[in-house]
Amino acid sequence: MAEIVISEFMDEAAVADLRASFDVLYDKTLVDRPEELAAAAAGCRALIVRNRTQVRGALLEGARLRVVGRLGVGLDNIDCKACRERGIAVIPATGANNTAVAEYVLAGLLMLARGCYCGTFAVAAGSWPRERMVGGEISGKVLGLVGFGGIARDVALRARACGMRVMAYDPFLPADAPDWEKLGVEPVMLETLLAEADAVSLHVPLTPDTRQLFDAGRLARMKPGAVLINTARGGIVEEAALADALRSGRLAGAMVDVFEKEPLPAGSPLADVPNCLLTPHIAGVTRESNVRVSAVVARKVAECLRGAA
Ligand SMILES: O=C(O)C(=O)COP(=O)(O)O
Repeated sequence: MAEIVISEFMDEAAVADLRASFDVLYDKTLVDRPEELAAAAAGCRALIVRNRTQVRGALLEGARLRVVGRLGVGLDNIDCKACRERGIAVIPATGANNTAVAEYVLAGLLMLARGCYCGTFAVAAGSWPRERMVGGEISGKVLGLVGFGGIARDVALRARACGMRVMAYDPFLPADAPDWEKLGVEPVMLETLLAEADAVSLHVPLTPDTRQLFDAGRLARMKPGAVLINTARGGIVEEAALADALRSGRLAGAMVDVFEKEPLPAGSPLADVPNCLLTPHIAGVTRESNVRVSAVVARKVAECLRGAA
């Protein structure tokens, strides 16, 4: 029986490293077969997952797990309280996908401002819509970051380099913390951010406090013509209200990587909103970040198993 079960995709080199010392079951389709996954997990000592595997309930009951390795940073798919109670360590890949998300957000800011990057079909079809494709610049505009952890700081660095003014709301970070000044970011209340930001990017985990943080009311208090980028978690934004705000033109655009339900169910209100760019929960995953995330989780899970042996 495998000591380590990996239920979603992981960099092959990191899997090979683990195989050199442990009996590993690596099947990236296991996430879609919960009963088989539960059976495999029941006998293993380490489980390695991405965001889709639900580590809770039956999967934890009866398991003799020592450690859950998380190939990412969001922990909303893991019952961390149950893990704590059972003495199971939870190891996220903190910091290892920051660059991937920060570059995605920067691209989103530029694409939403400029629009013309989506002109390929029109131009290939022979039209020449120059006036319609006159967009805006991000230089001189205000970026509002909701949450000011590691990823948001990497976004701020890039946005500042592009000439943006950056403000952030983070109730957990004191206003005299050195990073505000170091990165040239203004600490603000959420209402100030909503009123002043031309672009808002979300960088908070999904918790009971952040669920539906961007509901119809808060979306309505965003600056008219602002854009929203969500690489955090779908449950933070009320999707139907976002679709309404985009259709009415109250918000100028959105780029959404994460959804309340993934994959996007048929009939989602966001499915056919013209000024809304959709991507499949990929902001944090590049070839490079996958290597980093996988290596750090493999190393820490191995250390944990050796320590517990
Ligand atoms: O780091 C995170 O929380 C992410 O959502 C990244 O995606 P992943 O689950 O690692 O494929």
